Amino acid sequence: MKKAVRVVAALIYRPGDDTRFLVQQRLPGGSRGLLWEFPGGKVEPGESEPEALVRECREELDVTLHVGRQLWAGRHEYPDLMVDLTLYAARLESGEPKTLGAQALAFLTPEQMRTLPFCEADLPPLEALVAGRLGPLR
Ligand SMILES: Nc1nc2c([nH]c(=O)n2[C@@H]2O[C@H](COP(=O)(O)OP(=O)(O)OP(=O)(O)O)[C@@H](O)[C@H]2O)c(=O)[nH]1
Repeated sequence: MKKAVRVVAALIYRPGDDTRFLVQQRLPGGSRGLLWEFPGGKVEPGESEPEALVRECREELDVTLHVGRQLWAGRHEYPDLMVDLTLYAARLESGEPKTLGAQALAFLTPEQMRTLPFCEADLPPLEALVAGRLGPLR
C-alpha cells in the first residue's frame, strides 16, 4: 500500500498585512524538488496539528507562529505518496523567516503565487484562496 502522511501547512501573514503570504521553494533533488509549497511538514505521533506547525516553522524558518483557523483540508495522491493536507491561517509572531530548509522564500499575493509551479496537492487550496473561498483568516 502507498505510504500516507499527515501534513500540516500554513498560510503565514505578517501582522498588519494579510494580503501577502509566505511561500517556500523546496530544495532540489528530493520529492517535488524546486516546486513551491506552504511552510509546514509532517505531523508527529502525539502532536496536534497546530503544535506540529509551530514546531516545523521554528525548525525550518526560525520563526514563531500564532496558529489560527483551519482554512482547508484535503487528500492528494502522488505517485509515491498519499498526502492528507490541512492548511491553517497563521500570524507571524516573531522572527524573520530564514531559508534553513528551503531553496527560496517569498511573501506573495495569491495572484503572484499562481504564477509559480506549486506542489499539486496545493492547487485546490490555492485556487480557493485566489477566489476568496477560504474565508476569513481570523
Ligand atoms: N510542507 C508542505 N508539504 C507539502 C505541501 N504540499 C505537498 O504536497 N506537500 C508534501 O507533503 C510531504 C511532507 O512534507 P515535508 O516537508 O515534511 O516532506 P519532506 O519530503 O521535505 O521531508 P522528509 O525528507 O522528512 O520526507 C512532502 O512530500 C511534500 O511534497 C505544502 O504545502 N507544504
